[in-house]
Amino acid sequence: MTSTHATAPAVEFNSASKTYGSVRALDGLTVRLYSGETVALLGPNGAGKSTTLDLLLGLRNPDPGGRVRLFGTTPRQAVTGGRVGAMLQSGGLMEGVRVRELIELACALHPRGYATEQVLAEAGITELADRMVGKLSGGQEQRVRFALATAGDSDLIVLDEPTTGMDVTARRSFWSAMRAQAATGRTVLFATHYLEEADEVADRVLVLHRGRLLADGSAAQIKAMAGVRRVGFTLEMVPDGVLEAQLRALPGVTELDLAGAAVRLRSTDADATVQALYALGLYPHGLEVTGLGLEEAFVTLTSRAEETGHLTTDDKDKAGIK
Ligand SMILES: Nc1ncnc2c1ncn2[C@@H]1O[C@H](COP(=O)(O)OP(=O)(O)OP(=O)(O)O)[C@@H](O)[C@H]1O
Repeated sequence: MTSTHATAPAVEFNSASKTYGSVRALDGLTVRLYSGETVALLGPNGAGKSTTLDLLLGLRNPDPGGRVRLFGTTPRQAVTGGRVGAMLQSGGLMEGVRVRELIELACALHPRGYATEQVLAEAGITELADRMVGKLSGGQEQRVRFALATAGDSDLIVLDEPTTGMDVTARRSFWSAMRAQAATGRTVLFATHYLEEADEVADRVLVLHRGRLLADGSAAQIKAMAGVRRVGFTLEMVPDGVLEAQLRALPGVTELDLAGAAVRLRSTDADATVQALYALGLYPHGLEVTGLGLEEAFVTLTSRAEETGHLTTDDKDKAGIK
């Protein structure tokens, strides 16, 4: 995906670090994003997501020795040239105006601004156009922020926790508006704590942990990196006494949940677990082996990194990541 692009990457971080006093918020981030990619930025609290976005938008500078470029220029040049639309968590909206007036202003200020009605419609907020900004609910405010980020023909859209405060319906319609933006070939980068959104929407997932890039791949690759599978089955004729200890001792088993004859476990080697089960003369019914969801994979990877300080080559091999 990355080697065939002739033009400058939409986003390029080169050994970018950011230190606040004794806190290293970002630690040598090197990554490139390309046109048309929809990229989710994940990480536990304090991992460096907002710092990454601040550097990307030129709101802060990286420490000496690191570099951030957007479309081959400085972030400031890209932002003032109208190539970037951003929706940040912080910063109040102008309160004493109507939504339409606020969007009109954003369209007028953008070097390649769209028509106000089009922006309202595409962000799905036409019905909010005559409302006072100061009277909007949290979720409605978020949708107005999105409209501001898409007020002009930007090549890169940056969204920090875009769906915080939105209900299920608003989130759904938000992502459908966002997908429409991505379908026009824009690069979309969003930070989120909702992993199911990353799984559904992003074609690339970056996992930050303590300011470092822990994983970079598709959601499927990140799940494979966790290397753990869920195994579920029921047992007939459960022998007395020793069963739980026997199940725990099966190769690969990391967690076990036994409810009567129903067994659920997690294994780092599901094939070996199941074979050993048969070898013990325990015959599973309704056997199901499934991969982890992105959320579980994320928790597994970040806690593993917490324990070891990094991921092993083996983790990356499992996912086919270089
Ligand atoms: N202006 C600042 N001054 C001092 N420390 C800061 C500053 N901004 C961020 N930090 C610290 O840098 C680290 C990374 O913070 P950052 O906000 O980038 O993380 P995050 O991944 O966005 O977290 P969250 O998910 O909680 O929003 C944290 O330890 C944070 O306390």
